[in-house]
Formats: sequence, C-alpha cells, structure tokens
Amino acid sequence: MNIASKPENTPDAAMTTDFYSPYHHFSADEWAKFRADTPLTLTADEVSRLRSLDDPINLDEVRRIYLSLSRLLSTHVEASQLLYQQRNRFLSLSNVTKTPFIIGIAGSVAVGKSTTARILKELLARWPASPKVDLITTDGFLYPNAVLNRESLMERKGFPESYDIGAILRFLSAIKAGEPNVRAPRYSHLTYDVLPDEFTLVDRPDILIFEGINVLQSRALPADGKIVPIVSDFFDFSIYIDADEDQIHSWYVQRFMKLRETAFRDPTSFFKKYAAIDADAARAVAEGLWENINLKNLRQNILPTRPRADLILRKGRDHFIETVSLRKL
Ligand SMILES: Nc1ncnc2c1ncn2[C@@H]1O[C@H](COP(=O)(O)OP(=O)(O)O)[C@@H](O)[C@H]1O
Ligand SMILES: CC(C)(COP(=O)(O)O)[C@@H](O)C(=O)NCCC(=O)O
Repeated sequence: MNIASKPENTPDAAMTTDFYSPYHHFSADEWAKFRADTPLTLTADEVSRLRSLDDPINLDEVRRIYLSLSRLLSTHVEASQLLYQQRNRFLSLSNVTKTPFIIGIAGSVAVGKSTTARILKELLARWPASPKVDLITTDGFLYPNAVLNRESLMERKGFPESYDIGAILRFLSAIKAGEPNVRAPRYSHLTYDVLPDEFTLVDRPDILIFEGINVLQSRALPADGKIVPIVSDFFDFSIYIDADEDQIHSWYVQRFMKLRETAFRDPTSFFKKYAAIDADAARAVAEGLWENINLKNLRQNILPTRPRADLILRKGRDHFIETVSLRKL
C-alpha cells in the first residue's frame, strides 16, 4: 500500500514527501485489492452497452477499478443514511423524507466521464442501500443555441458562462430538499442543442450522479458581494477524471473522426457537413474545436477544480486507469 509515511526529520524529506498531500495515492493494482469479496455483477455485454464510443473499458477494468470504487461509495452512502437516522432521532423528527446522496463527476470533454458515470450507476444500484440510482448530465443546463448565438457564446460552449447556473442550483436544492419528480432539462449531441420542453424526472433516488465538466466550479463573487452557493456544496462525494492533456486531445480527435462515420451521417446531425468533407479537412475542424474551445476550457476552468475532488481517477493510454487518489478524511 502506498499510503505516505511520516517524513524523516530532515529538510529535504519534508520538502519531497507525500506526507503533506491531502490524498492517499494508490496504483490501480493496489486499489483493486479494496474490492475484497465484492462480486462482479456486470457481464461483458452490459459493459459494452454502457461504454461510450471509442472507450475500450472492459470487464477487467471494472474488476480492477470500479468494484473497489462502488464498495467505497456504498460505505459512504450507508454511513450517511445512518447519520441521517440518528440525527432525526436526536431531533425527535419522524416522517421526514430521505434525501438522495449526490455524487459529482467532473473532468475534461472527451475524458470519459459518461462511461464512468454509467458503470457506477449500474454497480451502485446493486448495493442494498441504494437500489435507485439516477444519472443526470449537466449539458441539459446549457443555454439553448439561440441564446448562445445571441450572446456570442457559441465558441464558449462548455465555459461557465454558457450554463444556466441558477437552474442547476435550483435543481440540486430541490433534490436535496427531497422533492418528488424534479425536472432536469435534456441536451442532444445530435442536434448540438438543448431539447426544448424535454425533461428527465428525478424522483427521490437513493443516489443521484451529477456529471459534467463544470460540476466542481465556483463562481466569481457577484458585484453586490453576496455569498452564493456553488454546485459542489450539494455533493456528498466528488470524482475528477484526469489524464494528460495530450491524451485527451487525441481521444477527442479520434472520437470526432469516428463520429463522422456514424452519428454525423444522420441528416439531423448538427455536424452532418463534416461527414461530407474529406478526412483531412474534418480532422482540421476537430483540431480547431479542441484548441479553441475544449483545451482552453480545460486549462482555464476544469483542471483548476481537480483539487476539490474527493477522488481522482487518473487515466493513462487507452483510457485505462493507472492511479487512484483518495482524499484523506
Ligand atoms: N458530436 C457528438 N455526437 C454524438 N455524440 C457525442 C458527440 N460529442 C460527444 N458525444 C457523446 O457524448 C457523451 C459525452 O461526451 P463528453 O461531454 O465529451 O464527455 P466524456 O467523454 O467525458 O463522457 C459521450 O458519450 C460522447 O461519446
Ligand atoms: C456539451 C459539452 C459542453 C459537454 O457538456 P457537459 O455534459 O459536460 O455539461 C461538450 O460536449 C461540447 O459540446 N463542447 C463544445 C465544443 C465541441 O463541440 O466539442
């Protein structure tokens, strides 16, 4: 196990050791041992159904990384449910509704958040404390393209100002208040826009997974100096998916080139024109989107939120997770 030990009492050791890091760091193999006897309840077919385009995740990776993770998260869920019951007894409260445990998942565009979120959803639902797990992505809270165009924000899609943060905070407040049938707006990658009047209902799940590039971001203080809540105030646990910038860049471009062969061929696809041009021209478009939007956003607004996460999953080549960092309690 790679938990840092107390440093020798020398200036050099104190400078270089991990002792002062807020995280325990584990290699994937060390982490895998924490699954203990957690059974593997997913089949290879289910894993391939859950993974996103171009994500090579397989049963081995679920066994290596996700069983321990679901076991850890399940202990957090059980502990929070116990605390909730004890507190209600303490306050002599009865008939209070249980509120969902909220897990935030952050990371760059194209890093593979959706696959992680979907695998966790399935695994967590198999634990007795959390049979009902819902998953919401933050893209539904983007302003519609009509608004982004009007405000000259189309080149800033995914940046903090392109989201209706007030709507996100109202949504999460309602969830944490235990309200039934809370509406989450929906987004389509096909039309590249919010789907007007389409909502997903979130009805008091045991766990809500809330996934998106922006979920660990704070906001600049408003001019009136009022302290405002931030999205992660509502989280019981947060995960950041990390990888080298160069890796994510190549995953983004590769995915774009694959989408050209698939989703972009749909006549309703916003990107259909890129299915019709030659591969070099399409690659140049993908490079431009990466460079001018997603990379800038990663550097300016996403990566700086990594230290806020309770857990960091760091991927190496081919999307496989190489290290897991867990915040010390
Ligand atoms: N232009 C697109 N057309 C169709 N699907 C897309 C497009 N862009 C992204 N996706 C899909 O949307 C999901 C979210 O992608 P993204 O926001 O980049 O996050 P991540 O790769 O971290 O899951 C992924 O499943 C991806 O395959
Ligand atoms: C929709 C996204 C902002 C991701 O949204 P999220 O679900 O993380 O809130 C992203 O996939 C995107 O479309 N970025 C804009 C640049 C591009 O087309 O790649």
